[in-house]
This record gives sequence, C-alpha cells and structure tokens, in this order.
Amino acid sequence: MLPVIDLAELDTPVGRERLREITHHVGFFYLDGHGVDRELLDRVFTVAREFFALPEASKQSIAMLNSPHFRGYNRVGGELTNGETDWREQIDIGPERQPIPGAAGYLRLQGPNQWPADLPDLEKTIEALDAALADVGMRLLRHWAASLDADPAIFDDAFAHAPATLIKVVRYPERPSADHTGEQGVGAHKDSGVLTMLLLEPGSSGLQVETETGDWIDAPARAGSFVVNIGELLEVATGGYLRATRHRVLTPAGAPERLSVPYFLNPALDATVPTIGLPPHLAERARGIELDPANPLYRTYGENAWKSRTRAHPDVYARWYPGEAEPE
Ligand SMILES: O=C(O)CCC(=O)C(=O)O
Ligand SMILES: [Fe+2]
Repeated sequence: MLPVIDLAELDTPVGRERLREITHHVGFFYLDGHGVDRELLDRVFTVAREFFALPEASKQSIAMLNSPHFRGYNRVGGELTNGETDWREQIDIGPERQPIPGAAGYLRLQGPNQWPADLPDLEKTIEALDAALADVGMRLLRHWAASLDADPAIFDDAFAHAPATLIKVVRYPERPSADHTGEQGVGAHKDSGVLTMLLLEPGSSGLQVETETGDWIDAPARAGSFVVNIGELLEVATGGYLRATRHRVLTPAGAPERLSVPYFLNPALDATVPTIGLPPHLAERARGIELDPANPLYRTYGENAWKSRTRAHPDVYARWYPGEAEPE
C-alpha cells in the first residue's frame, strides 16, 4: 500500500523528513488531514456524474477540438499516451484567461475554457475545488522546500503570477465493452507539472504506481484521502532527488466505471522552477534527472506542458497548428 501522510504531521521536522524520504523513494502517497470540505468533494463527483450523463451532442458542443488552448471535452478513445489510445472520456479545464495576442509556442495554452451550457454547476464547483486545492498544494510545496533545507518560500514566485493549474474530470468506462478489450485506461506516464492531487471516487481502484524496482502496485481509493504525487518539474528542481513516478490506470474490469478528478498544480507557463541546492547528505543520494530520449524533461513549465498536450491530443494540434513540427 502507498504510505499515508497527514498534513498536520508536516509541521514538525520529523514529519517533513518523512515526506522527503517517501517522495524520494516512492513519489506517491495518500494525504490525510487536508481539511478540504467533504461536502465539496461529494459535490465534485455529483457534478462529474451529471456531466458524463449529458447527451453526446452537449458534450461534443465543448469538444477540445474547438479549442486552440487544449481545453474541453474528449470522447472515449480521443487521447493518446505513449502513442496508444487511452480508454477514458474527460473534460480538461485550466485557468479562465484571455488568449495572449500573437502568442507563439506554449503561450498558446493560455485561453478560455469551454463550459457546458446545460450544466452551470460544473464551473462553480470546479472554481471552489481550485481554491481549496491550490491552498493545500502550496502548503505541501513549502513543506517540501523546508524538508530539503531550502527557503520554504522558494517556489512561491513561480506560482504568484498566473499559475497554469490543470484540472481534469475523468470517466473510465468498464471493460470489456463491445469496442474495447484492452487494459489501458491511461498509459504509463509521469505528470508534467509540479505536483498532482488526485481525487478518486470512493471505492474505486485501477490506479497503479511503479516502484523503485520496476514493479506495479495498486493504489485504490482511500476514504477521505487524496493521492498526491510528484511531477517532472519537482524531479528537475531537485536533480532527481524527488521522484516523478510513473503511473497508469487500468480500465475497470468487473466494475461499472471509474471516475477521478486529477488536479495538477502548475506554475505560470513561462515560469522556470528554481533549482534547489541540496545539502551534501542529500545531494549524494540524488539520482539525477531521468534521461529518457522518448520523454525529454524541460525546466520551463510551458515547454513541458506543450510536449505533453501536443502528444496527448495530436488531432487538436494538427487542426490549430498545421505544419508545425511533430510533437516532441
Ligand atoms: O485517473 C487517475 O486515477 C489518474 C489519471 C492520471 O494519472 C492523469 O490523468 O495524469
Ligand atoms: Fe497522471
């Protein structure tokens, strides 16, 4: 089972050291004591169910294909990980901002969301969730910084102006279905941002996490907890001391469906996450940044995000940015 950390534990040096070691070795844990209102979390899953139950035409009216900013709905099978089709439907939501006129490259990720006209509660609920989780996420980041003997506020600047949080509301249909017998709900990947807080529907399973020895362990939902994991930018910021762990979701076999809401806490698109100068006893245990030719890691969040968005949604990329280079 994944380790459990209570947020209150992190007020002590011993608790912070535990956070640091867990995220050095495992990179994933259950977070208890986060203080986010239970009723809000229930509301998130209620509105998620309502969204997925909308008629296909309503969902398609906010298709991501309409959005040069990679926002909106993707039907089941409309997304790729490692070049393979993921078996999930989802809506991708980011900060509600105007596009940047004349923007090039990753700055084109900034822009408005698409909201379903038939479900006004979705926007309100996601807004409330964003406020609550941004607060928990920033507290965690300060604890991480302190655990690495850095200034606890070292990450604050990168998030102070226009953080590029991404929230997904996801449904994995059951397996097998008439048109899908494969296991890939979402293929093995690292998250591209700083840290992810994952809300799992109570009772659900299917998430698997890769261990240091290359085995896969199950991470079922745990009542009252979020699952937290490190993204690639924290691996980069710590020279690989903290681990951006690969994970995947198997489509539910013998269970009706699975809902999840991953919350990706990301800095501003043009922010470069500061490199943390580790004290010698930690530096000697840093593994270095994983050099995977198939998955380059960038220090600027927007570059990393552009890589992951264009790879996951080649149809959106081709429609809005024809003639640009293959996704990296
Ligand atoms: O749905 C889940 O449990 C995990 C999803 C995930 O890893 C992702 O969207 O990055
Ligand atoms: Fe993920």
